[in-house]
Amino acid sequence: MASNTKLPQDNLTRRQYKDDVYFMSVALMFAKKSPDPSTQVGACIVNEGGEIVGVGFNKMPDGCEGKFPWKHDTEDEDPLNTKGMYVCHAELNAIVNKTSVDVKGCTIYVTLFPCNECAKLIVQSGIKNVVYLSNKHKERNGTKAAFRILDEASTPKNIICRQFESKQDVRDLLDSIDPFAE
Ligand SMILES: Nc1ccn([C@H]2C[C@H](O)[C@@H](COP(=O)(O)O)O2)c(=O)n1
Repeated sequence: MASNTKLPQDNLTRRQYKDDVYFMSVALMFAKKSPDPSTQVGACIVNEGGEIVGVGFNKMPDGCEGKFPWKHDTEDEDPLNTKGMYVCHAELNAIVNKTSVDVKGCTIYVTLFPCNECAKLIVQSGIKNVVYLSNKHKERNGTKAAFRILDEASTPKNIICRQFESKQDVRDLLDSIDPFAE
């Protein structure tokens, strides 16, 4: 990826670092709402003022819950019998669910590296920063295409895409939450 798109973790200010931990934790919490039996993804969009303006998780289209299969494309040779044809990705839902006029200049925190379709949405919506946790599908063509889209768009649109590297801080933050505290 072009050098101006890779922001090394140690280049973050302390405020940015704490925000990363907090907002990736929010994305992880929303991933827990996903009904996908194999991969739960969450996304959290934050504006330049540090306010959350969109959240989402991967799910079937509204009103279609239980109507389409959660089978993976390796489980059925007919694509129409697999989830890929129907599921709404977390990033799509976070953008659609936006509470602001637009998401231009925002940062999207997503628990899994975007696919090519989500990369298109991210670029076209004006999101400037992509912070992702896992890249477990990096060998897929959709992920490779997403990487190319974000890389090619990065220079003219100043998009920065970086991996979140503070997993232990997320665990510490979530462990520090005591629902029984008065
Ligand atoms: N950036 C992404 C990538 C994938 N998803 C969703 C789409 C599916 O529900 C699931 C991937 O399923 P798998 O192939 O791992 O069984 O994750 C998303 O929301 N955002």
